[in-house]
Amino acid sequence: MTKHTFFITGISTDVGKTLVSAIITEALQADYFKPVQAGDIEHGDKEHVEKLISNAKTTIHSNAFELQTPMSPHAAATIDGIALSVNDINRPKTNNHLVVEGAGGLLVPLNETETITDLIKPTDNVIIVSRHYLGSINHTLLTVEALKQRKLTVRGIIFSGNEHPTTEHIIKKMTGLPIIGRVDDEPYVDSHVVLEYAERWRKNLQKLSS
Ligand SMILES: Nc1ncnc2c1ncn2[C@@H]1O[C@H](COP(=O)(O)OP(=O)(O)OP(=O)(O)O)[C@@H](O)[C@H]1O
Ligand SMILES: C[C@H](N)[C@H](N)CCCCCC(=O)O
Ligand SMILES: [Mg+2]
Repeated sequence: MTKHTFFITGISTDVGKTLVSAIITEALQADYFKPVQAGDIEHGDKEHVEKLISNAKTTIHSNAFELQTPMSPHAAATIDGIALSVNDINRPKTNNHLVVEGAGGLLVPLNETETITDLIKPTDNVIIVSRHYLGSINHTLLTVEALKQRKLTVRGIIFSGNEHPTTEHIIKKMTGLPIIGRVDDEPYVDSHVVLEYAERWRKNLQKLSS
């Protein structure tokens, strides 16, 4: 049986979910699963995570859906003539912790009625990646509201980008959520960089999985 599942969502696409997923996967020597990969299917998020981790315990699971076009999954699936549905996405079986990475932000459509939120289970520990850009405070607070409204379990926020004290302060204050860590804007990202962050965050993350 899976130990703990961490669902990594973000305030939008391209905010650093894959990098954060790699760091958490490495910190907990967890398994990794990306249910829906839209575009870049040869060099997708799972291939990226595989390159960034260095422990031997992690299993990188196959994507449930691989879509050819880097667009919203509902549109990418239509282009491919594929019926994409939450019902057809099964979590991989593992005895390890599992890191699940969404696609884009929370309300990204999978089809005409379902969104990424429908992939999140009540038992999942949701972690929000909040990238620093003008507009990110609003996007972060909206993300937290949407999760709370659905009574999902938000365990914390990870900031992505160089330190931004006023933004970080107000998000912490208004959400009351723990800040698990922050990834600086790194000039390059490789397995050594990921391992350094994994070591820095391990204690915080282990508290969530004990
Ligand atoms: N802290 C950072 N330092 C340097 N580069 C970063 C950082 N965070 C993200 N990036 C880069 O920004 C790009 C987008 O990040 P990433 O792929 O992690 O986004 P994502 O949120 O996973 O998007 P998607 O919705 O497609 O899954 C990547 O090229 C990644 O390497
Ligand atoms: C293709 C991209 N990298 C992500 N996988 C999907 C992002 C969808 C965003 C849709 C939207 O919010 O407008
Ligand atoms: Mg990603």
